[in-house]
Amino acid sequence: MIDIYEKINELYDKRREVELGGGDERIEKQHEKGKLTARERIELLVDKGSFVELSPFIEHRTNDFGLDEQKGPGDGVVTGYGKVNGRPIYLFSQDFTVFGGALGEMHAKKIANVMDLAAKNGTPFVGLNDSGGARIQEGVVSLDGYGHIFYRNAIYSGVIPQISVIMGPCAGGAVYSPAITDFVFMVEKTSQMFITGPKVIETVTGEKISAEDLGGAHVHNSISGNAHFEGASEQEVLEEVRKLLSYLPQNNEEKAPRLAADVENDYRPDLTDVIPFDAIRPYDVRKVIEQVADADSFMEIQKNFAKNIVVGFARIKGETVGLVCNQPKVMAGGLDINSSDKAARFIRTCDSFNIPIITFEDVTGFFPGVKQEHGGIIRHGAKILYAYSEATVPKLTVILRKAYGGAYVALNSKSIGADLVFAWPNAEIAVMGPQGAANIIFAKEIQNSDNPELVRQQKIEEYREKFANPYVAASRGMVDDVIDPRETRIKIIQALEMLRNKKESRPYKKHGNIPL
Ligand SMILES: CCC(=O)SCCNC(=O)CCNC(=O)[C@H](O)C(C)(C)COP(=O)(O)OP(=O)(O)OC[C@H]1O[C@@H](n2cnc3c(N)ncnc32)[C@H](O)[C@@H]1OP(=O)(O)O
Repeated sequence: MIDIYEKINELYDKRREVELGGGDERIEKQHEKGKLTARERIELLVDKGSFVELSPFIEHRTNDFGLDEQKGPGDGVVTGYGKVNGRPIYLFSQDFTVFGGALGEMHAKKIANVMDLAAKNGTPFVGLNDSGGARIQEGVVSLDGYGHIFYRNAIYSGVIPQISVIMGPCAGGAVYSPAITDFVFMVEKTSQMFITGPKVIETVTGEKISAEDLGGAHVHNSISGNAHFEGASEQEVLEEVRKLLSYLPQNNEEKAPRLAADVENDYRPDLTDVIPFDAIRPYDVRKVIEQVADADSFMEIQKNFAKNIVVGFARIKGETVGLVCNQPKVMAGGLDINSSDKAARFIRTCDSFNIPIITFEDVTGFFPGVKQEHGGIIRHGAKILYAYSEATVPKLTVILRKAYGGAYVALNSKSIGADLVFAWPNAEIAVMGPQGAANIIFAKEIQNSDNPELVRQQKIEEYREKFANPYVAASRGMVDDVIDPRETRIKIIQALEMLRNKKESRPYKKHGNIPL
């Protein structure tokens, strides 16, 4: 007679079969490529023993092109929930050993289901992507499946943090899900993203390129800006995902977790040595961040893309903050198309998830040039203005040195909603640098003088005296205080505390229309 124990044994047999995915041979092939399996990745991502699988017995229901004779355990994707640093997340992990992780109708349904659960429970969502794209045998239903995922990526954007990890191929329309998510991680040498692969490109345009050179981790982290992080191994990348989650709240109605505040002295005497007094000499703004943020707390985002601006999360007295900083060591810290996009996107990410934004400003202006103008710097630069203006989280600016022209306005000036603006005593806040200004407004005087060079220098000094300091702006309330650089961390800690319960609302609208 059949009893319950027999049924339980049958259940475990079935589970084992599902857990084997595409079988030992394909698992070996996956390992040979330097890739882990879907389940090995989950083990690395979540806290030990916390993963709970959902819908393991789902199978496809397609009979075309021989699929009726092929089983696909779990339909090529493992879904469920687990914990990271003790906090819940929902996830999917595509199983390349089953139909190359290709996405069919039921595969998509599993992913959409965990996305809905993540949104309903106000919980971050992480997708581990390793897939040949739309399952070719299933035709349009697989395309429809992508649509259901993209739709959820879009409507849950700004509600729960969404993270994509690319751990293998990600081709065709499939790339649009990661593109909508908040953060994209890639693994060097084993992950690629592209709309059309090398073969199609060669056929259509005649260009020859390898998959890695077309859409590898390095390309998307340094050239296209489609990815935010890259790592040398899957282990390293998944550890970084865990770290990133520690800076984020679970959803848009919560604040990020606060770590215990340290008791260190917040006075920073070394800050006077970090920035050259000579306004045209470069320096690395990360050195300012090192001094102001809690020790080793800075997690830079898009480190290798648009290096003229540095953005990332850090902690100040244990509180997560978003940092937006000009980088004078690259392009003199000027803003161009890519840095505008990078900054605006990050500002909106912080605002979505209640993370205060701190801006360290040392900017010569928007970058001049035909390429920039024709590339749409007006539209792209406007994104920064728009993003700061719409953000309602606490917003602080520290003017470290130069703040010129439109870039001064755009980088969280008081006029576009900064809660507090501090300036160091060496700050120069002006329409443009003294050289440029003197050459324009005193052009005739310089030209007509007996010693044009001497007069030019005198006029430059005159302009510098009058406007290239923080006190004119401070006298009109555009700068709240001129501060001792060594007290920068103290001033920021006090400001964050003062703004902790900040509430700001905006006029009702369906949504804004940010220039894209
Ligand atoms: C939303 C619109 C879209 O997604 S359009 C994009 C459609 N997809 C593509 O054009 C990619 C097709 N696949 C490939 O080019 C290669 O399989 C890639 C992904 C580069 C991986 O190559 P490689 O590592 O050598 O593996 P492989 O070719 O041996 O594939 C492993 C098994 O997976 C299968 N597979 C792969 N892709 C699909 C797919 N899209 N639909 C159905 N099955 C797919 C392969 O047939 C192969 O199966 P098997 O192990 O031989 O049984």
